[in-house]
Amino acid sequence: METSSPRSVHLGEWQKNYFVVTSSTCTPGEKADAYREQILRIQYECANSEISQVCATKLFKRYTEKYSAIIDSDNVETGLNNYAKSILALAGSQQADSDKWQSGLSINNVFKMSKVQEMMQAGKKWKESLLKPADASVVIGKEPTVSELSKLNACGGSGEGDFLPSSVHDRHRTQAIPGSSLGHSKFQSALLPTATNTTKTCPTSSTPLGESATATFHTTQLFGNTKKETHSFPKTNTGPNTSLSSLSCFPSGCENSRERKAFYGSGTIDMLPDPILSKASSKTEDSDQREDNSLPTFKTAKEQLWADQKKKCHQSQHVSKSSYGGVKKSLGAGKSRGIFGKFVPPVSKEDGDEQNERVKYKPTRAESTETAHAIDDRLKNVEPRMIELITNEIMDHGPPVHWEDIAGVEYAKATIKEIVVWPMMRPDIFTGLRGPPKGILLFGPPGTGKTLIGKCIASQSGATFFSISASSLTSKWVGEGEKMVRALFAVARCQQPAVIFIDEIDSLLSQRGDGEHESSRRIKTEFLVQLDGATTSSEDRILVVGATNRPQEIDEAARRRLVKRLYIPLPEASARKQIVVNLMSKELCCLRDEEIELVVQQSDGFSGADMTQLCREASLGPIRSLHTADIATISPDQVRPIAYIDFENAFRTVRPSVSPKDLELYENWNKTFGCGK
Ligand SMILES: Nc1ncnc2c1ncn2[C@@H]1O[C@H](COP(=O)(O)OP(=O)(O)OP(=O)(O)O)[C@@H](O)[C@H]1O
Ligand SMILES: [Mg+2]
Repeated sequence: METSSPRSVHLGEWQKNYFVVTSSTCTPGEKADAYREQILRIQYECANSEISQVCATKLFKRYTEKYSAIIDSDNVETGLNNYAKSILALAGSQQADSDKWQSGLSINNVFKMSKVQEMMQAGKKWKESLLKPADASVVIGKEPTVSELSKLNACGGSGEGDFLPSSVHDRHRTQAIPGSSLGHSKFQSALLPTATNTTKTCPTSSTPLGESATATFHTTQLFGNTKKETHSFPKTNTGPNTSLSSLSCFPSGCENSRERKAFYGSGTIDMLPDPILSKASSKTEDSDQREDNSLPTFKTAKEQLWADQKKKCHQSQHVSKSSYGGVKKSLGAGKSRGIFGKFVPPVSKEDGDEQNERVKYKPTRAESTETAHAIDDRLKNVEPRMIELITNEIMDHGPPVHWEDIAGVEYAKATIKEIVVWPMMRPDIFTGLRGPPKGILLFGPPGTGKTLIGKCIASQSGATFFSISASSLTSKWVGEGEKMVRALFAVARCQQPAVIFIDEIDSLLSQRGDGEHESSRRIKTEFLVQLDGATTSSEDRILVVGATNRPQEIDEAARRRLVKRLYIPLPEASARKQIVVNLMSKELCCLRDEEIELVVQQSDGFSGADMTQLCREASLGPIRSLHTADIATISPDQVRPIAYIDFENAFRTVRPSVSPKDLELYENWNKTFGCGK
């Protein structure tokens, strides 16, 4: 018996597909199927590292264009009209479709559509409680096949309101037909069984008026009682465009080729449906048994891969919501890019008010394309896993911080604005000698706002922001820290302008000693090499910002590269006052001005963090003054305001965390190496 390696099987499939797409006897539908298969295969092979990312990107682009050309063509001979016809034939003959069509239109091959995703979510939720129908083509809670979607879309798409009588329209809505504008929850509620037999009429498109065809959908009640619904859809000639939009694999709104290409390029395509689910849904014909989902199901490697990828996509989407300013700056233009998404310069987003508020440098279109091509090369030696790690764990997350949130440190703030913000805004002015320094060191006692400044740079600079704690490089990715450093700089280079913020940089760049561990020595060396590259290259717009409260431990080679060393001292009286006023303005407080002054005087030597702790402690005063029994019943507005007495009490427990001796060390180091006035 002949056996073949997986690679030769793939090759065979490529060849077969190539024959299909070049053959003159193939229908456009078959060609489109073949292109789509190729696209999926590219994605799969790249995910399996069988082909390089560069190669995958090229192939992907090529096949996407070819696929789009078929979808877009108005020509009956070469365009998608055949698709429409076949879909209608499908609708007419229910299950009498060809094998080709079934494979081409299986949910496996659907690119991400929001409605499909919604259906899948709903399907997932209900899957476990479903009975498999004997001869159902659409099962409640089961994921519909694409042919079903298309049928349904054809009658329930964006144009449904145009030709449905309102009663039918409403009833139709309650069936949560995909493609309608219903949300997920509505869909779910529609899944609840009813005892009625309804016959629904819905127009299909691209057929002459007056003709009618009937598409039958059988639905199954959740707990055993089978319900059968027949939807009879009178056809309406809505023209080829309608059919295209309703039948295409793209989200509504992506009607033209440019939008479709943008859709592909956006990385949305990476979020393919789960073949495991689609497999489950394809089994519906032969069993009446309830699926026992409590048993572990066998998954092939491919299925597992899809499942993992899908999970990751969801995770990164979730992360994006919490990123600074509500904008996720990821490797792929603000959304989970996946391995196929194009790289997009970090500040090129065109919309979003919040984003517009941020100072940003917008590369030209030519620059973008240039970057996209250059990126592939620069990342070709970087493991995709590392890129993903960097995207998920190192890129910025967290609420936005504004300059006003940082009390005091006016000199440091002004310098940072000059070094970071303006050059990002006007790279054309900050050239030559005016070119910004590429390395900054923020040093000072603990709790003075160094990390806060880093977060502020993240949200205000408009650059792609990578934030990493040096200790995580040495401990979290044991043995991989060195690779991680290299990958971090490579990704940053692709995402220029970029800021790499390294908190606790002393633990990464401490002076080399005899007892030093080999791996941390290698990380440090790699970091210095990368830092050197980033700081000496005039083209790279990467700024490295390090923060430390132990500046004296930093290796002199690293110190030299971090040219702008800014002292972040303990807050002065005015800054301490600002912190108290800021924090108290958010609480119910009855401090008079002179009392605030007293608090400020008494807190001499406190760091910003100490001040915050003092305010926290004081804010608990009103609660502590309550009787224990009252705490369970008292309403929030009955709690008295924070008063000066609470601060007096707080001073008894909160003490300055920085000793005068330590302070002297910082002052001395600042005098020797600092760049402040
Ligand atoms: N200048 C400041 N203005 C307002 N709040 C401050 C300031 N400095 C510190 N804080 C408060 O103290 C908290 C801790 O500050 P941050 O983590 O930035 O200190 P740090 O300098 O990075 O300390 P470490 O050296 O220990 O890492 C902040 O979250 C903030 O609440
Ligand atoms: Mg810190």
